[in-house]
Amino acid sequence: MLGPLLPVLMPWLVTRRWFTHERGHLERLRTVSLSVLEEPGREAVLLHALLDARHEGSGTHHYQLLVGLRPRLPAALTGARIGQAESGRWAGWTLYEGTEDHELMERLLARTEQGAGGALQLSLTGSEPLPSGLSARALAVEQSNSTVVFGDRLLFKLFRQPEPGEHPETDVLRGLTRVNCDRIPGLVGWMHTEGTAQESVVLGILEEFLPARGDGWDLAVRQAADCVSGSCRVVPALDGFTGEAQELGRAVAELHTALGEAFGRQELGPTEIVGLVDRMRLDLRTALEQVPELEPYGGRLQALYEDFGKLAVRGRGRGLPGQRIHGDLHLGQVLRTEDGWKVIDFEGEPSRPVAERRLPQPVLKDVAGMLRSFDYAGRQALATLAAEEEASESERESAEQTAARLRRLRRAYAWSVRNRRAFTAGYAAAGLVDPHCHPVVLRAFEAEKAVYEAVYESQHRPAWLPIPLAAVQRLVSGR
Ligand SMILES: Nc1ncnc2c1ncn2[C@@H]1O[C@H](COP(=O)(O)OP(=O)(O)O)[C@@H](O)[C@H]1O
Ligand SMILES: O=P(O)(O)O[C@H]1O[C@H](CO)[C@@H](O[C@H]2O[C@H](CO)[C@@H](O)[C@H](O)[C@H]2O)[C@H](O)[C@H]1O
Repeated sequence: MLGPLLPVLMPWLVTRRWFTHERGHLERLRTVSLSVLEEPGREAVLLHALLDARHEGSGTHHYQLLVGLRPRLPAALTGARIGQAESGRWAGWTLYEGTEDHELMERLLARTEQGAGGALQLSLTGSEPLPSGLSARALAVEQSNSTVVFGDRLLFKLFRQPEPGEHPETDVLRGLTRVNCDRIPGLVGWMHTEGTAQESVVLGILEEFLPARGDGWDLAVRQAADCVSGSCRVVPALDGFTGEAQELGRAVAELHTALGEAFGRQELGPTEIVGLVDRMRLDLRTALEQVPELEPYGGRLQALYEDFGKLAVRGRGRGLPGQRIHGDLHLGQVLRTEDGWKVIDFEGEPSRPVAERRLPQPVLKDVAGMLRSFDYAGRQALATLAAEEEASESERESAEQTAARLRRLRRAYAWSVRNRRAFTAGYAAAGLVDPHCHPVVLRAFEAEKAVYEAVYESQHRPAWLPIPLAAVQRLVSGR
């Protein structure tokens, strides 16, 4: 049934943010499963599809699609258009991104809750029914998955590259709920295919929607921009965001304590440490092939990783503690609510195999992720201001303009440094590890994250590539 639609879906799929680009081009799409949700008397049809995408000469990826079909597309859905079916049962109908259609999403939630979703099932954590009559809206944010909010009460996140077996995010949220961690949204349920826990595929999670002042990224960039464009020559030691950054450090430390309680802690022995360093080296090798701009730093990056490995193996008597961590922590993964900072998105690094994401790791990996994010926020603030300036300035920069530009550069750097320090201090005050005491470990993980970011930016936002590259340069030169 999906066959005639695949040629329409293929060119659209490769332009999705959540599509993984391989070296070989996308050769073939294969339907793994298809569910059709339609209702008598209603024109719109929802197709749920699991597809295998085969790339010429390299890997296969699994994708989940929610495709809407209508004979005529209403104006409100024009932006969601995928294309027109040429043949088959829906010849002449328009295909579009199904998560954008509130009617279809409301229908999906209601049908699966009633057990009428066919192969699509919804398991709820509690015994209470879901609140009824909630209207759906898709979240228009750049992300690895797709999110639909129901009445500002519930949030449904659809995993775009689902795999069979328990999903790391349901697993983590359940564990954290068990130990009463209040730094996370409550897990309400999860949508999955039929079969045992090992066979079935978790398609998405339903969680509590957290009303927030904003996410850490937006708040930090806004505040950094205010600070960078401010008129003061000396940046005050305590200002706008540092209090928030310190609180954030505390929140992440509490999260780590709860993760340790829920999933246990263990000392990483030489075998695990060697395994960790080998993975870092392997990723670096792949990154060097994908991002030629990293090439001049390859040897020195490897040396940073090896320094960490040697130190960790030597110091095993004192122990390198490992535990379940967040795995992809950055300012966009934290929300500032009335009850303080909450942490979201426990999927781990989506590009890693699920089994690897479950391995115990040093908590400093998460700390390094957040430190990188403060660097990003300072630079993004600078870029925003520079773009505004460029739009209003003449071609040649005057001496005064040069001085102003350098002043902004210094301020942006100072903003990042101050907030990195505040975050680390907050973490040290509430955590089991004081990051100040582990500079070699922290530097290696920051470098690893910056390499990951360089690959990410080169694939998704090439204009941002200078941010991680500058960090790599700074880290390898010991600054
Ligand atoms: N529980 C929640 N409450 C409110 N907003 C949320 C919640 N979870 C996620 N969000 C919003 O959705 C966005 C994407 O969520 P996230 O889990 O990071 O998705 P992805 O895995 O695709 O990166 C976040 O940046 C945040 O703005
Ligand atoms: O989609 P995810 O949230 O799972 O994470 C991916 O995308 C992030 C960007 O949206 C990317 O984060 C990088 O950019 C952020 C600013 O946009 C910055 O705060 C982070 O520090 C930086 O790593 C993340 O790496 C990627 O996995």
